[in-house]
Amino acid sequence: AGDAGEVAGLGQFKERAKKLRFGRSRIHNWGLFAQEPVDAGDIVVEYIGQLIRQRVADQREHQYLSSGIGSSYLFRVDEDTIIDATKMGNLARFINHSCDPNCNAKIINLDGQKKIVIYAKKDIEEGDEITYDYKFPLEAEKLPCYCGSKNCRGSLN
Ligand SMILES: Nc1ncnc2c1ncn2[C@@H]1O[C@H](CN(CC[C@H](N)C(=O)O)CC2CN(Cc3cccs3)C2)[C@@H](O)[C@H]1O
Repeated sequence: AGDAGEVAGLGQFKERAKKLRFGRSRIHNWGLFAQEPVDAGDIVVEYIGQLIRQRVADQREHQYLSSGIGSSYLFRVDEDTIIDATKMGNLARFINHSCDPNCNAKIINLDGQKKIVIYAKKDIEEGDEITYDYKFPLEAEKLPCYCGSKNCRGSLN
């Protein structure tokens, strides 16, 4: 049923990805940290996972929620395409949200394949936590945001 989403981004950006490590985050649980400085505009990492359709994502989100995994390894690419990093992903799935992020997530189209690449929007120092704005759709049920930024919006959604 088209469930075997082909893996998005066979990491051809791997050689350009920066040295990263995951560790305890001041924002939430685990986070991703720069192990070397990153210049503004550089690619930090590609968000790798399975490319799936909305219908499959809905089924999986239901499964993950009922098995307590939580559904936020799902990353929306466009109105009908989601990247699911739950079963097959890379360190990018540990990136936390910030209302004053040092990166942004860009959806690029590489020979017909949609990919999500996390770029540095400002110079990043070694040891900084990598963050981007999740841009979650606004919902009634709010998820509190612990990014700690001066301009924190207070919630993720
Ligand atoms: N600024 C923020 N404020 C508050 N909460 C945040 C923020 N920014 C990320 N969040 C949480 O992080 C999830 C996004 N996660 C990023 C990595 C996460 N820190 C981790 O350790 O796994 C991935 C999802 C998959 N889930 C598995 C879980 C592990 C432990 C509890 S649930 C977490 C999000 O859905 C949120 O729940």
